[in-house]
Amino acid sequence: MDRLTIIKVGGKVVEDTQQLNLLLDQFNRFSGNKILVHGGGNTATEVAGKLGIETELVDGRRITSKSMLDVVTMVYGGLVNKKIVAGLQARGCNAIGLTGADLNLISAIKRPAGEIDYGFVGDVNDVNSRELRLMLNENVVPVVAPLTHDGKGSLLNTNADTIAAELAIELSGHYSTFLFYCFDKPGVLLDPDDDSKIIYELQAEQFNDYKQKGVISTGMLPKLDNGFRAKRNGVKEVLITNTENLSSGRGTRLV
Ligand SMILES: Nc1ncnc2c1ncn2[C@@H]1O[C@H](COP(=O)(O)OP(=O)(O)O)[C@@H](O)[C@H]1O
Ligand SMILES: CC(=O)N[C@@H](CCC(=O)OP(=O)(O)O)C(=O)O
Repeated sequence: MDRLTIIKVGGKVVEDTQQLNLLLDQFNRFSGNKILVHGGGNTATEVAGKLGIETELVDGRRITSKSMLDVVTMVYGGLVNKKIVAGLQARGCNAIGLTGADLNLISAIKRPAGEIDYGFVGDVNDVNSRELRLMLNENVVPVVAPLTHDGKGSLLNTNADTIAAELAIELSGHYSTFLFYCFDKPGVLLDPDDDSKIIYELQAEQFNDYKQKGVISTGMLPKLDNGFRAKRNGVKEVLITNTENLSSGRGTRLV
């Protein structure tokens, strides 16, 4: 099987010009089949704030009202996605920016309101890998925004960590798939305020233990929930790291 590299880059990296340039340089150096999935949560929060729309996150997932859905559509599908595509084109990488609605790439079901009503948040229903494979075969590099659609005309907001895992799981039937979560810290840390305390290998049982103790929290929860699900479902390797260590493979490996 050919190798496929999927890199998910978080909001804090894409919002910092220097970090973004470094990331795009690194990403451009990966040879072979590759896909970039991006977040942009902080920019969405900032833009929403300017429009007087309050942000509420539960375990790293955004409660998405109709007006917040409009904001994330503009920010993720527009500003962030196109900035990345232009940056890759400038490096000679033939990128195409996509949401889940484009080419019916990722359809989702609006999460039913339970204890928490997340609003216009989508749980992935289906990934259309055929179109992705056609693009990869033509050396086109998909850049995927964290937006899905319900097939009835509505976009839905889906966590970018989830999008990356869903693409990786679906494509692992066709490629030997490596999934990298690239964020602002060098890995999963024993103390989120101390970058030297990297957990180099993490097992699912340890994750549950750290979660209960509060060592792992907030935005790290969707990353690890999704990372372990990918690992259980055919993805060859899942690494959590930062831009500086992307090419060296240093960081937290899920085992
Ligand atoms: N044990 C941990 N190790 C590293 N980061 C952690 C940990 N627990 C919580 N975090 C927090 O999770 C954040 C990453 O989540 P998030 O900001 O959603 O990432 P992304 O930029 O990929 O969207 C880190 O910046 C950190 O504040
Ligand atoms: C449902 C949900 O939580 N969606 C995320 C999508 C963006 C994202 O995941 O961005 P980061 O990777 O920068 O956190 C949100 O709106 O924050």
